[in-house]
Amino acid sequence: MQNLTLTRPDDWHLHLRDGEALKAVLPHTVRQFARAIIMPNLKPPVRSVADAAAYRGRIMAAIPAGKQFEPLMTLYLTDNTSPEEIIAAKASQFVKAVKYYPAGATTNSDFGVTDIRKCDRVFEMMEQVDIPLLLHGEVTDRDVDIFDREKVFIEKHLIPLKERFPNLRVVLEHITTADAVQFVLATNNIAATITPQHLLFSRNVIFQGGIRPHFYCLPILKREEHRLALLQAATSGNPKFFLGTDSAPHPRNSKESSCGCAGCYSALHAMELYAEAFESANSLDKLEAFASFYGADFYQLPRNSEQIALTKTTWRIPDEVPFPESGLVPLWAGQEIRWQMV
Ligand SMILES: NC(=O)N[C@@H](CC(=O)O)C(=O)O
Ligand SMILES: [Zn+2]
Ligand SMILES: [Zn+2]
Repeated sequence: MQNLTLTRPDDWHLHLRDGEALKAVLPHTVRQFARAIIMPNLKPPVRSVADAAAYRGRIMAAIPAGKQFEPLMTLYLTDNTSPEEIIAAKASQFVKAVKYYPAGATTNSDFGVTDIRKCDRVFEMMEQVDIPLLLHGEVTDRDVDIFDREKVFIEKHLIPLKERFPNLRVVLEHITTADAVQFVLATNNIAATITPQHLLFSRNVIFQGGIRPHFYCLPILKREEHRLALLQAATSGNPKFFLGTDSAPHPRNSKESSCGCAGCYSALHAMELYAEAFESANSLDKLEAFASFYGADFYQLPRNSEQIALTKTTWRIPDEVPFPESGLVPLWAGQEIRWQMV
């Protein structure tokens, strides 16, 4: 196969940041995707419908002239989010989901929830008005091994949450383990996003010949057996698994540091990376539904009607793209890959 034509995809998990950073990265997403679920972990986070409206306005203003893109906004859940804010979110039309970060789990999560049960009144309202809950599904206990934090989150928090709110629609974001795949398959009203890095790499890549901070993201890459389980899930044609890049730009100097930030930048070449992963599993025929159908169906939005095309041409991922402070290193910088956006 030399050419691949797909319905224009959407990115169901994306960090755009703000200000000059937003202006630097948004064109990369817009080139490929029609819509994206925009993560609310700004400093300070997007906590109210008013915050989301203002942030949405800044994103719209940064869309390159003549291009179409729809940012789908989310609210950042805190210990103080009120059920009334959920009603307002549903009524807004542009807020599509609410995002849960355990306090301290990841980049800009200091405002996150300290105990998930504190939010039960909010979850009850979310279940009632039917607005999805998006989870950064990791525990933050320092005594839990970093490679087990997703599995322990599922056992300790997610299973009880689904028992309390069986009709709450949940997306377990950026899943990284066979345990998460199993749980999603076995449970009603839950779906999962999968990133390109978790389909392409196991944790070995972080330590190949030295420490490689541009492969460090959260949840951290896992063993090869987990990567294979994710690749199997993504290419299975099951609508519970869909595309979410978790593209998370950080300037080079805050990644290449004695305490480097978590996050991989994939918005530059997301579809090309996913094509590489799907081709490795002989499943390019499954890419369109994963990238363009199942997420829209889960969010109860129409599928896109335009198309994009990829062509089989080897090209080299650039070492860096422009970004405020110190440039931005894309995921797998310097590597040759086989598919290119037309
Ligand atoms: N994935 C990451 O490693 N980082 C994300 C936060 C997140 O999605 O957890 C970021 O905002 O930088
Ligand atoms: Zn996360
Ligand atoms: Zn993320």
